[in-house]
Amino acid sequence: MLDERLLAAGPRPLAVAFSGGGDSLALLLAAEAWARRHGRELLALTVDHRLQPQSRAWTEACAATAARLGVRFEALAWEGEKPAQGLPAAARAARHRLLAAAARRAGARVILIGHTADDRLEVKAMRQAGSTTPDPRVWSPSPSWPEGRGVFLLRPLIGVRRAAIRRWLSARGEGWIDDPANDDPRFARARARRDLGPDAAPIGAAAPAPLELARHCRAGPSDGLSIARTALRQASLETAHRLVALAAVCAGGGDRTPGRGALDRVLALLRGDADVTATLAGARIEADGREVRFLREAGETARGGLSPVALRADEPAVWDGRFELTATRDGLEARALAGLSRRLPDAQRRALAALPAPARPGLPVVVDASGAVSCPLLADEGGVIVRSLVQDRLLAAAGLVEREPG
Ligand SMILES: Nc1ncnc2c1ncn2[C@@H]1O[C@H](COP(=O)(O)OP(=O)(O)OP(=O)(O)O)[C@@H](O)[C@H]1O
Repeated sequence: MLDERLLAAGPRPLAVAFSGGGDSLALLLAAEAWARRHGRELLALTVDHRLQPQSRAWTEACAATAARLGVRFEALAWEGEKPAQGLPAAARAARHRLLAAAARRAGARVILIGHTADDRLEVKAMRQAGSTTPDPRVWSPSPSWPEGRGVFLLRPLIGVRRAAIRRWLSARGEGWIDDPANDDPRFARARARRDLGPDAAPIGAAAPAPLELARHCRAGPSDGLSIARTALRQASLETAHRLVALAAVCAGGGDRTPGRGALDRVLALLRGDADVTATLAGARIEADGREVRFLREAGETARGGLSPVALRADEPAVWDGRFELTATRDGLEARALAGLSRRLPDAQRRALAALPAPARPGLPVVVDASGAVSCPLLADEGGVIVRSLVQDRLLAAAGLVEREPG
């Protein structure tokens, strides 16, 4: 599986999410052997959730294991207040955020994760009982946005039962950490684990088919996505659903998938004949007879979207979940164009007029300390490099990036 998904050579390190438990220890051992064969560097990442008194000692044990294997190691910590409700989901989100940010800092594009066939069976049981815990897939984009942009998760052990992994480790004389939370019946996960028999049949096919229709989505002239309306009408309902949901989330820049009801309503309109203007997941969706366009809904400012972001020299920053901006000097701030277009230089105002009117207010501008406004999409001046993240995000979410990016 590592051969299939990873580049055999290259300067980027491979990250391994290493909790010190048996699954991720087996993963680290296997990855280390593979990386050594291919001359790839590994980076073991351990998250201390600061939820258990022993967690510091666990992190130290992880550091010692990495040192024994000659693997670079970084400890990460989930600091700050912990929620009283929904702790497992909050811990998962924090863990993915920390892992993705650390992987990116190191230049890694893939994080290996130690989920097993047992995890899939447990999640299946939990989902049948109403949980929204995501089903771990063999390969998926990092769920953390924007920290995980361009980062993928690979779960090489997803087809292997936990008992087999433990036997393999014991035969090698390896020991591992057992987190008592795994057996704590207050957590749905622990109950699912307890109820899972050793003979439960593993679940097949860990990956949904890639959403090929997303290849037909074009990036707009400055932002957003568009697709031929006939393509949406001719696709199966399931495919059209997936496409509209993903395109709306990517064009909207957020990380919440739209609710089923709202999605059904918009999709019914899009598959009909009349022109459409609708809002979904922070995106404005417009359709005429020919085309469906997904743009950022600039009216979302009222709900805290499109907030200003301070830029620091040479540190890429993401604004509104859609654009990565890299400034060459300090003291600049990225904001929405809405309300500022009159302050653009004349040449930029003229260039702006060529863009679709509904797209304009949600575009980024950069404001300097003197109050001067410039849109980096319209001019190279202003000392800011800008890159839209929307289309790459869609392709990754659609399952169309199937290997480690170069
Ligand atoms: N504290 C941690 N530090 C680093 N990696 C971790 C940590 N906890 C879990 N992981 C990674 O996630 C994998 C799955 O761990 P575990 O089963 O404990 O999490 P989970 O609760 O099933 O995760 P999820 O909620 O994402 O399904 C581990 O094998 C490891 O690769």
